[in-house]
Amino acid sequence: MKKLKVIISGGGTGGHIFPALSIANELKARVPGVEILFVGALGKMEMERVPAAGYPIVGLPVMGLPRKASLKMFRFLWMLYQSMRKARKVIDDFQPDVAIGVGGFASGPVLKAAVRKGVPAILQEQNSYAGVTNKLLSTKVRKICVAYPNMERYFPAQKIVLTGNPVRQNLLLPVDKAEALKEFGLTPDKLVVLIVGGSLGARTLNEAVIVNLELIAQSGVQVLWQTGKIYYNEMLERLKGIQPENLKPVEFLSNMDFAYKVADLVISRAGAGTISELCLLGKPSVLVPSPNVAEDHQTKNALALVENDAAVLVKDVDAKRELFREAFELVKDTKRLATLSANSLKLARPNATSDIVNVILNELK
Ligand SMILES: CC(=O)N[C@H]1[C@@H](OP(=O)(O)OP(=O)(O)OC[C@H]2O[C@@H](n3ccc(=O)[nH]c3=O)[C@H](O)[C@@H]2O)O[C@H](CO)[C@@H](O)[C@@H]1O
Repeated sequence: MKKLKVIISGGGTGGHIFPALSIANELKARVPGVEILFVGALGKMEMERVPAAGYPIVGLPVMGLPRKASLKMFRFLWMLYQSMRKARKVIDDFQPDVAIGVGGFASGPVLKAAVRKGVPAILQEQNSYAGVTNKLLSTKVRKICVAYPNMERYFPAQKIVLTGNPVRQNLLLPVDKAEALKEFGLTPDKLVVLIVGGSLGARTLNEAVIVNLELIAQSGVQVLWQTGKIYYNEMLERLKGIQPENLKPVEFLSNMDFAYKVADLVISRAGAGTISELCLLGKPSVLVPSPNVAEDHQTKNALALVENDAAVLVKDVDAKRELFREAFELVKDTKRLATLSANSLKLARPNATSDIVNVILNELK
């Protein structure tokens, strides 16, 4: 029998890469011998993370659309032309049976090339809003798997399937809490607040930590703080000589299952992937949506929880002043934590990955 060949394209941040890997793993588990090729953007996070997860990846030379008209526009158009050519070559050489776009730089050229060759294409949109590339592609693809209702605002209604976002399967495996606490140098006798600024770290959350060191030191709570790779050294520098003992900075959490396990409360940006994880695990959270994303979509992501009493929202502008006061009060209120946890579990879509793979396989029948 002919082997199934699948191209998965996109990336840029963890928010696109991790769902892509979940889809790949589920396909591998369900379709013996499936051949999966990733296509990402050269220099972006996927070029490391995808091979580390055991899949081959081809990189396209792409850059984001410049926000203002400038000379950068010529460079952008040239790169786009180059990546369109390379995408067409990848499709010709690999001959996929289906192409899946998960959003991010490489998705556009690859899905466009696939559709031109008559390859069925499917999109997975993680957010409650659709970016330009996905809107343009939506008329050409067969199906669009989404995680939020009302996406007819952006996509043809008959193509939309509400599946939820794929979440890495390993997050659901049992974790030994004592081992996890030890891993981060935390003790079992104190509550833990976890701070995550999305896959890249968040400047606002980091600044909020720095201006609240005294409050943190006096809180009686342990704080596990993901700074993000690019901010890590700067943060260590600023902590020199004044780092409270109960504050544990880390660059990146490669074991989120451990981090979620130890956390009594999570302070986080409101990226779609993180939100899906918080719901799946029923983790109470204080969300600080990033104001630097298109159409303020993180606020919309966060409101999906807040409106169901499943999380608390603190605005980016208020973070330095309010975030830790609010979080330390909340983490000690076990009744409120239980309510937030129960309500977030109700919003989880634990079958998202297998539902998406069903959509993919159905298109091949
Ligand atoms: C600034 C920006 O453009 N953010 C977007 C990006 O977010 P971003 O890439 O931050 O993505 P998400 O919040 O969706 O997902 C982050 C993922 O990284 C993992 N993680 C995070 C930190 C860490 O130390 N270790 C780790 O493994 C989380 O568990 C999660 O699986 O894509 C999301 C999904 O399209 C969007 O909703 C966000 O608005």
